[in-house]
Amino acid sequence: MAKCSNWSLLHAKVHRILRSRCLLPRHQRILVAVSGGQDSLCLAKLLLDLQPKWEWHLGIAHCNHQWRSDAAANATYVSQLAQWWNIPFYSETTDCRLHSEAAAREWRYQTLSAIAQKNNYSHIVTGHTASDRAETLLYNLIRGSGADGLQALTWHRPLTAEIILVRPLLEITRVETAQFCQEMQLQVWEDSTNQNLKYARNRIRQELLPYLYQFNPKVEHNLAQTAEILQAEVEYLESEAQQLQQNATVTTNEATIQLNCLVLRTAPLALQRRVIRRVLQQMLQASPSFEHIEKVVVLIAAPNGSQSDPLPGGAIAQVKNGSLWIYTNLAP
Ligand SMILES: Nc1ncnc2c1ncn2[C@@H]1O[C@H](COP(=O)(O)OP(=O)(O)OP(=O)(O)O)[C@@H](O)[C@H]1O
Repeated sequence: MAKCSNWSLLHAKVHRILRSRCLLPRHQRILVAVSGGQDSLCLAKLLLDLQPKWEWHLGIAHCNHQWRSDAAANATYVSQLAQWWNIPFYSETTDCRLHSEAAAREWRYQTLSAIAQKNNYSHIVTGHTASDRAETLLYNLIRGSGADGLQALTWHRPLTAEIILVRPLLEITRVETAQFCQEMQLQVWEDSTNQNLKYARNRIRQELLPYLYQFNPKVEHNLAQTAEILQAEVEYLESEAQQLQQNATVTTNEATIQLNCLVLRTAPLALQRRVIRRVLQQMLQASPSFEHIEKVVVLIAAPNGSQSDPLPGGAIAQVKNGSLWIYTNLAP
């Protein structure tokens, strides 16, 4: 493999990942989301160094959540880096108070998408790492998630019809990004909120993972690998569930669905649950709980005349003439 002489092992590793996974095609316009922390700085510098090989058009975007007293200085620091690297820079500052991490994240992705759309970027990249993946898996496991939540951070997902979010560092750990920034003499902007133990994420990072490390020093790597394995399994199960749903659907409209119980009964429980979850999600326009799904799944094998307790929004599931019917409150 021909490469520039100043490439490190990490450059080679990320180059290999980008190539084997076809994450960021040549000549694309790529917007790098840079907070100023070690992961996104590492990402921006890696892409900058790989840029001559891939001929991308890079831009840097920073979102100012106005959460910390040093937020404006942080934004200025990122803009100076972009200027130093001769890359177009975009930044936005929120004009309303963001009360939670979830609200901040939502605003950030909306803002990044708007910047990308306006400036014709096809891809947005973030510095999520294998360490983030391990933490997200633990966080979702504790909150009570199925395999879908445990796959924790995918390599890519569409943000809009034209813009794809890509996470090229999912096989790189936080230790590696810190080491890289040090080697490249990149000054990292420390986020003081990362130390605040009132956030569950920070406690997982600073207390739970170091504790688990005593059981297995490879815990972070193993959890990230589990997420990777689950990702492929979830993809497979979802495509099977989609097929089963199609085969089982007799009639459907926005208020009612009729599913053939005989067809559903031939499928394994894992697929029955997925089909019912998909149907309830579509009909109720909300995520059904495990209990709601189970209430409907038991009806697949139940005799004619059986009926569920009311589901969210007053919806009802019922068995009639060998079919499972689900009615929303829109049904006549
Ligand atoms: N203020 C910001 N401006 C631009 N990009 C940001 C900002 N904050 C985070 N990012 C991007 O998001 C990545 C992940 O950051 P962080 O782990 O803090 O976010 P998060 O809230 O956990 O996000 P997610 O829910 O998407 O995992 C960073 O590596 C960076 O690419």
